[in-house]
Amino acid sequence: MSTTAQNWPPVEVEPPKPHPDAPSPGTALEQHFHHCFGCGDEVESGLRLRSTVADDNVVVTTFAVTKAHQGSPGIAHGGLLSCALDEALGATAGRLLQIPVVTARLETDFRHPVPVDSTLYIVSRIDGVAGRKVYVSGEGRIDATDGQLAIEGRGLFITVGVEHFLKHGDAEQVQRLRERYASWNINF
Ligand SMILES: CCCCC/C=C\C/C=C\C/C=C\C/C=C/CCCC(=O)SCCNC(=O)CCNC(=O)[C@H](O)C(C)(C)COP(=O)(O)OP(=O)(O)OC[C@H]1O[C@@H](n2cnc3c(N)ncnc32)[C@H](O)[C@@H]1OP(=O)(O)O
Repeated sequence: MSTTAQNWPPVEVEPPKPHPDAPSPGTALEQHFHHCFGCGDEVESGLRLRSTVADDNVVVTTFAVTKAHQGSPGIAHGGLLSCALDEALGATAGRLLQIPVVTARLETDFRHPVPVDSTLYIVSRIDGVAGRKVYVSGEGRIDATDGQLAIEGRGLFITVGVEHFLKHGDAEQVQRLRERYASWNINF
């Protein structure tokens, strides 16, 4: 356990209340955006992460590490591991609470190298909620959820409205996402 984790969450929080319409355990989460570098299937060089809801309000995200993800010979790049963590924690907050969130802060501890041709299993959970602030943490293990610990991380996600994406992003794509999210019952 890292020293920073001892102060986590850093503020007083309420326990998370998963949304009644949140996907149930065993559900494989759909990509939240087909052009997302983390999970999208339309990004040739994306990480193609896959997330599944597990028991006890936990989400398991897998990252199949290939040569395309190397930072040094045969070892995954740390920035991409952080990216995978960002996606995993964001999906956990967004889908268990069924709210649009963005990452405000992300912290990763790298505990063990992740080799090419392994699969990283990131197990994530919501640690607490304080108003718009959602605190999420996760740990990534090699080749199984009980494998060698490789990364640990924590993120602060902030609930935003659709206007955040309309103001800063591409309105046309946002509109298409709104249509998808309506069927997921996310207020977006
Ligand atoms: C197309 C995506 C659609 C997303 C839909 C989401 C969910 C839908 C369902 C499923 C989703 C599935 C997966 C989602 C996965 C996503 C993974 C990727 C996520 C990302 O990769 S997303 C891109 C990177 N991300 C950004 O692009 C954010 C840039 N940023 C900003 O846009 C603003 O910065 C913002 C909005 C964060 C806050 O701005 P703001 O004006 O609304 O609010 P404000 O500043 O007042 O902060 C409110 C309270 O948070 C505290 N606070 C803020 N920042 C802090 C920090 N860094 N450290 C400590 N505390 C902090 C303040 O201190 C205050 O605290 P207090 O209330 O106590 O005063």
